[in-house]
Amino acid sequence: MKKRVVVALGHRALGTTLPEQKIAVKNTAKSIADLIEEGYQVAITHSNAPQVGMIHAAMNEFGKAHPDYTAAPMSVCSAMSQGYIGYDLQNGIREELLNRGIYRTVSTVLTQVIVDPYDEAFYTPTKVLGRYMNVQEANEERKKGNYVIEEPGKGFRRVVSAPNPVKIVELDAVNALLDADQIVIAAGGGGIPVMEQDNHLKGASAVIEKDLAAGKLAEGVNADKLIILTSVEQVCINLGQKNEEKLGKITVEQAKKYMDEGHFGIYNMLPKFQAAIEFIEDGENRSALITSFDKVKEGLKEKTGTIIA
Ligand SMILES: Nc1ncnc2c1ncn2[C@@H]1O[C@H](COP(=O)(O)OP(=O)(O)O)[C@@H](O)[C@H]1O
Ligand SMILES: NC(=O)OP(=O)(O)O
Repeated sequence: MKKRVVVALGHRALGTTLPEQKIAVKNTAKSIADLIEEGYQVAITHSNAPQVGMIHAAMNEFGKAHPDYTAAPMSVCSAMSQGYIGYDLQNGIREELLNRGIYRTVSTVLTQVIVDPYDEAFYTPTKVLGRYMNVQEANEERKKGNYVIEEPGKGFRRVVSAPNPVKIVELDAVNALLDADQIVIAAGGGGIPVMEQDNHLKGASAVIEKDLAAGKLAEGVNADKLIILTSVEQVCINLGQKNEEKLGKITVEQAKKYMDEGHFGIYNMLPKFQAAIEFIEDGENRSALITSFDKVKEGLKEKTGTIIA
C-alpha cells in the first residue's frame, strides 16, 4: 500500500504577489513531484495570510468603486484565496509531472473547517494579515469594528482571530480523491472557517492557522507523515544565541520539552510543533518533517530537516 503524506506549504513556497506566486509555485511543484516519484499519495495545504489580506483589500477598499459594491466577509475572502492559490498550484504541479512523463489529476477542494464560536481566540485576534496601513487608514478600520495592531516603525496591520480547527467538512471528498491516487489541495489557508448552525454553516470572521489545519488534515486522511515546508532547513533551539543548535531527529518528548522551554516563535514555529505532536500522538508509526521547501528529498532520507518521531 502506498504511503500517504500531507504537505503544508509556507510563505516561501508561494511568494506574495501574483508574479512571485507563479515563480515560487514552479519550484514548489518540483518538491511535490519528487514525492509523487517516490511513490507517496499527497495532500497539500498552504499559507494564505498575504493573499487573503490582498483579496480583502481588493474587495473591501478598492471594490467600492464598483456601483454594485457590497462588503465581502473574511470567510468569502478565504474561499477566494483557496481558489487563487489552488489554481496556480494545480497547474504548476500538473506541468512538472507531465515534464517527468507522469499523468495525474491535481484538484483543489474548497474546504470548510468548523470552528467553535466560543473559542477563546475570538476575544484576542492574533493573525496578522495584508498590507501596512497608515494611521488614518488604521483608524478607519477601527471605526468599522476591526482590530488593528501597530508594528513599530512599519505601520499598522489588520489582525483577525485564529480559532482552532475542529472538523474538516469536506474530508470524505479529500479521502476519496486520495484513495483514487489523485493529488489533492485542501484546507488551504487553514480552511474557510465556519460555525455550525443546525444544517447551516455560517462563515466566521477569522483565519485558521494553516499548520494546525494541516495537522487536522493529516489525522483525517490517516497520513503516515506530516511534512511542513517552511523558510528554514532545520528548526533551532536557542535561536539567535551563541549556543544556537539545529534540531535533527528528535522524539515527541524532546519536542514537548523544547516547546515548554519557549524555543519556538508563538506565531510561526510553535503551531508547527503543536500540529506535529497532536498528529503523531493520535496514531501509530507516524512522524513529522519540518524543513525548507527545496529539501524534501534529503529530509525524507533523514539527511536534513527536523524530524519528530
Ligand atoms: N526555533 C526556531 N527555529 C527556526 N526558526 C524559527 C524558530 N522560531 C521561530 N522561527 C521563525 O519561524 C520562521 C518560519 O515561520 P513562518 O515564516 O511563519 O512559516 P511559514 O513557512 O509557515 O510561512 C522562520 O523564518 C524563523 O524566523
Ligand atoms: N492561514 C495561515 O496560517 O496563513 P499564513 O501561514 O500565511 O499565516
